[in-house]
Amino acid sequence: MSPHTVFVFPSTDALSEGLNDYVQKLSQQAIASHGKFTVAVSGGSLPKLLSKNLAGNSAIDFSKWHIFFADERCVPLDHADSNYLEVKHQLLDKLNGKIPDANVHTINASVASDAEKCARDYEQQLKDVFGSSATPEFDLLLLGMGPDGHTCSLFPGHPLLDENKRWVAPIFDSPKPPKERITLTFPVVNNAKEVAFVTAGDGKKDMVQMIQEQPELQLPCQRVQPKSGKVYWFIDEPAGQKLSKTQKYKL
Ligand SMILES: O=C1O[C@H](COP(=O)(O)O)[C@@H](O)[C@H](O)[C@H]1O
Repeated sequence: MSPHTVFVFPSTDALSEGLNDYVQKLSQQAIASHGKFTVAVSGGSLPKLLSKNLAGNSAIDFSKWHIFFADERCVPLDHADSNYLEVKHQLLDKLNGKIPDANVHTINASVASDAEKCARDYEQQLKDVFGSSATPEFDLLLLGMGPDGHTCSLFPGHPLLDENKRWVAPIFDSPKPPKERITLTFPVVNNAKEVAFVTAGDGKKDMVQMIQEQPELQLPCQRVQPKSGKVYWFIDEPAGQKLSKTQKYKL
């Protein structure tokens, strides 16, 4: 039914372990093939689930990582709403500088209050790492799923779902606060080599079921369809409890 592969774990601890193994494998493959690992991460609940095992993983060469943000709120980097701040607390601080500061691609704090300038600046940061001629091809996107089916800051019914030129776009009317944000757009999302959604808990069960079993809804998460076809869901049993027609895999 869904083109996405769904891994269901008995607990969030098991999910974090499975996710760690998956990220380790992709990171090693990318570094062996092109000398770096490019990854964009969401905010929300994802950083904590990601960092549990990853932060202590000595098999990964984090010095070769380039970490971007799949979306960011237009606030200062030390603001409680900043996705960067959450990733810093959950992961970067625990890695003790293993990812060089220059490879942590935050929004430019000097334009954080202006979503349009912030999006343009962030697109330039993508160009600096990936080049400007072709759409960036991330090795991995680690994405969250909001209870309304949004991912990145791409919300159901929003005109930004149809953005097909910009790589990074501003949003001024996010239905979830804060209103002003920037987000990767579908041209970039769907050009990634692999995408992993990470979501957990009873509060996500209805949306997980809708996304996997009602493709006609065309919710933002359902529109994540990279050319590679590699989209994986890492969920726990509470989030997957309403799935009835979906093949559930174990890792
Ligand atoms: O606002 C946002 O929400 C989504 C989902 O967050 P979650 O806490 O429900 O997992 C997140 O993926 C996105 O990065 C963030 O800006």
